[in-house]
Amino acid sequence: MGIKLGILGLGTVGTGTVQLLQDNVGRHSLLQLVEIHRVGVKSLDKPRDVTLAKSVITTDLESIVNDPEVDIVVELIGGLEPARELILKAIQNGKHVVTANKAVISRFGAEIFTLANRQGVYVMLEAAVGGGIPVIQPLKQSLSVNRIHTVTGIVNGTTNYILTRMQTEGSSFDAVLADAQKLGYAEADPTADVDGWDAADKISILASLAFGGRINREEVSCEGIRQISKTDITYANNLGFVIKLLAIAKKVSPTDCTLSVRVHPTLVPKTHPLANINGVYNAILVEGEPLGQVMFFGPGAGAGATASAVSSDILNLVARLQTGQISAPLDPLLGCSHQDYCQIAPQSELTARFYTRFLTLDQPGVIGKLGTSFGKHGVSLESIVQTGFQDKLAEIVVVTHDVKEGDFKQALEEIRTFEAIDSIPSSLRVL
Ligand SMILES: NC(=O)C1=CN([C@@H]2O[C@H](COP(=O)(O)OP(=O)(O)OC[C@H]3O[C@@H](n4cnc5c(N)ncnc54)[C@H](OP(=O)(O)O)[C@@H]3O)[C@@H](O)[C@H]2O)C=CC1
Ligand SMILES: N[C@@H](CC=O)C(=O)O
Ligand code: NA
Repeated sequence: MGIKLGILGLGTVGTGTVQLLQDNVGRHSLLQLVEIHRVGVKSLDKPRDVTLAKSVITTDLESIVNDPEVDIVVELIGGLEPARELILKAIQNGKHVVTANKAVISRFGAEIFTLANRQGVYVMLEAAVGGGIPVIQPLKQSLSVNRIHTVTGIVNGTTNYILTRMQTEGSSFDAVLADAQKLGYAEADPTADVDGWDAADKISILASLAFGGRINREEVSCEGIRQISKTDITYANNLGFVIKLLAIAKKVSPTDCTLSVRVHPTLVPKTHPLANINGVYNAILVEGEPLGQVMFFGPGAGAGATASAVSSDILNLVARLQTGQISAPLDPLLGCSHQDYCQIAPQSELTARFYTRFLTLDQPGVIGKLGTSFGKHGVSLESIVQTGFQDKLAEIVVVTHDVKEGDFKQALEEIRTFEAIDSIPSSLRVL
């Protein structure tokens, strides 16, 4: 029995997936059952890196999700609409879905999985987080016997590639972003990468699986890497850190199920396991009881790596379809059946260490004033040093101990009003 796929999208990931499925020798033998029945694209005239019969390709994506012959719809067009609507129609029509679309799943997961559970179909999403790294299935299965307390990840390949090259080659942000786009790592609109939204989508999905509840994507706080300058990378390096865009989901306290879920550039100690994850590589560090720490590492974006994850989901479904193991109720280790929302703590209540760089007039007493203001707001400092001059302005770098974010922000607001303060070019958290 052949299993018929309707693939929506033939861009970076769609092309990689078709290539993998067409070149199936030496891979799992069940892949030989897969038939690429229909492929949906936007433009029929675009040159393609794969050969498919003309009759297979169409611009009518609705006809694919409505095609009674299609068993599995593989959504690889990205974006919110029409991806959401097509996924819902496919489910409504009783088709299983494989998607790489973290933007849709993190925002519309409740709607999608509620319908999928009602229709008795699976929605698989291994490619949506960490590209080729198997992390969704391990969280659903092997790790789910643990009480997880923290998930910390480098989950965006584009920004890790940019930060790595800025760090190692001193390259400019714009030039490296253009390279990441050429390599097929970046989203169609790279703002989603650079401003941290893509990482926020991914940590919402990981948090939901790790902590067993739905996550309201709107409550995930998110800062991107636009403000990161070569100056900060150099100072961080001198202080023993590298700068990484981290996505973090953690229990606020061991006794409370409230979570902190956020994305921000972070100074990571060079000795930390995540400090050496470079280029397009991603890593996800999961900490729980009784397991301790486990880290998943691998290529986080790109055609081949992501196709591997997409095809592993297809394989999982093919195995079940072929052995007749798909019928309601769904296997709880393969489906998603969370009902309740996790409580997310407000950012101001959380504690963190901060690195902050000030440009000030070169006057006596400035460091004293900064120290007094921080002290007044209960912000304890680990170090405060004048590091040099930029033009005629003195540059002062402060590193705090763990402080309440709200208190730290209030201190910064006060300091900003001081006459001697020219600007605060950067303020970053320290892991
Ligand atoms: N690139 C990567 O490394 C990774 C991407 N992902 C996710 O995979 C998904 C696909 O990404 P990627 O392959 O990079 O995207 P691309 O932009 O390279 O490809 C998108 C494909 O979808 C088609 N398409 C888009 N909109 C429509 C529409 N409205 N109607 C018909 N066809 C449409 C395009 O058609 P046409 O070719 O005719 O323009 C194109 O073939 C996204 O959700 C992304 O977040 C996940 C992990 C890694
Ligand atoms: N744009 C994303 C692609 C994979 O999800 C990234 O850079 O990580
Ligand atoms: Na993955």
